[in-house]
Amino acid sequence: MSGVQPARRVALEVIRAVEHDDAYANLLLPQRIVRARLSPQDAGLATELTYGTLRMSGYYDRVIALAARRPTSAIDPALLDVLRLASHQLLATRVAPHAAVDESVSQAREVGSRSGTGFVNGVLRTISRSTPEEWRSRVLDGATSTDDRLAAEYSHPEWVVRAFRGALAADDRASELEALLAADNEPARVSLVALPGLAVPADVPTADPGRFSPVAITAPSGDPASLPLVAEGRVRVQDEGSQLAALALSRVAPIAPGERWLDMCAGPGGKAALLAAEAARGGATLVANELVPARVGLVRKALQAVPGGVTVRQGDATLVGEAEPAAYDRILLDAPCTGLGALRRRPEARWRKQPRDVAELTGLQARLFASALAALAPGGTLAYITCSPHTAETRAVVESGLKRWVRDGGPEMEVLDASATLEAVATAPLDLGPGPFAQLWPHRHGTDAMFVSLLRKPV
Ligand SMILES: C[S@@+](CC[C@H](N)C(=O)[O-])C[C@H]1O[C@@H](n2cnc3c(N)ncnc32)[C@H](O)[C@@H]1O
Repeated sequence: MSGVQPARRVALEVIRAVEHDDAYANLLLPQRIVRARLSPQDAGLATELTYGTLRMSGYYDRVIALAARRPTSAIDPALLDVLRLASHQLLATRVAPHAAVDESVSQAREVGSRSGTGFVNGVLRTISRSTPEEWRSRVLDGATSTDDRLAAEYSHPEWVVRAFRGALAADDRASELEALLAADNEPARVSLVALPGLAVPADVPTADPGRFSPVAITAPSGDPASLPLVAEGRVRVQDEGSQLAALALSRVAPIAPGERWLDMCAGPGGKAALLAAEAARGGATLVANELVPARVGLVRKALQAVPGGVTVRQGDATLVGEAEPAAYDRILLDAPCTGLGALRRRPEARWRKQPRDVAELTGLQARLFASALAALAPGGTLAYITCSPHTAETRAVVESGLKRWVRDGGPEMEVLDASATLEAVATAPLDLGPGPFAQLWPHRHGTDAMFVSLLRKPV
């Protein structure tokens, strides 16, 4: 084995598994870090290299194609992974260029042929002869349209750029597209939630409160899993946007003892844990439903610290409305979605999603929405939320779903002001766009781009 630095070795392993075995970097990388026994410093470097390379690979591919004078589709995929990782080091880190080139050539030798080694060496020497700014100008000079330029500069697929433009316009924020795209390339802050009744933010020493959520803690440095309260399940890792979305439902009105709550799509259980803790404090009960059996297990685990009053079950939530009409006082529909609002935390996700996924998901979202309305008791409230800002998955589902509901004989629903509810829940002004729907944004709030709508059934 060559002397490739362990952090680079781990980064390349994970990048290859993501590219060729459909692995998820956020799940695989921590395992590989433990297996390689990386020091905390090397673990930080491996994370930066892996996430940075995967996020920016669209941009790096354009640089590599220019330097190699051929499209990346004509490059051996194993060598392309090495070139992407090396490009990240050369263009976006302070790693010494000779170290980046030499170690990358060693990595190319391990994964490819002898001729491949020479090719990698040549391409990387070409890249290292120009500054990052010079490469940026060359790449942007080659852009064919405004959207292609944004796609290149911020390393997003062009269809995602267009989807974000539409979502921002619908929230009166058309001028913020570049800020949003840039925010997706920044590492996400790790937030914790102190489950109400089980912990308070002050229980975690040396930690700061969150920015907006009253139950949030900004994670102290180090591995959150090593905190005893996290091990006990009383404090959990959770984005502040997800916390606010769950609290929008639990705090939209005082809880009447005996209320029945339903989390229709609960896996892996983050919001269910927060809802369950809120329900327990108000004397309500929660049913946490999930379709995928393996994820039902995760929901059970997430709820382990919460006292009784929670039922976890496996089932298809599109059937709930018919099976249990008018049964629940509060329903959370955290719909399966493209996840385009959480690209900061899932570095490869932007390249995996396709426009056809949107079409498939909106059909499912519409069926779940109709089922939720039917399962809602008179006077009950539904929170339809997504971790995507794509308007086809957010306001279009709600608006067309409400029309269909009334056309099919359902009573006119009251659309509550979700923005006002979130402002009332938050500890600092969120400065949300015009209601009634609320849209959180990575570049404004430092959260995932959660969409929240609240609908009340007449009594
Ligand atoms: C966005 S995730 C929910 C995240 C969860 N609320 C949390 O905070 O941890 C959507 C979930 O819906 C589940 N799902 C998909 N189709 C479903 C269906 N027909 N019925 C119930 N759950 C479904 C998926 O397996 C996935 O776990």
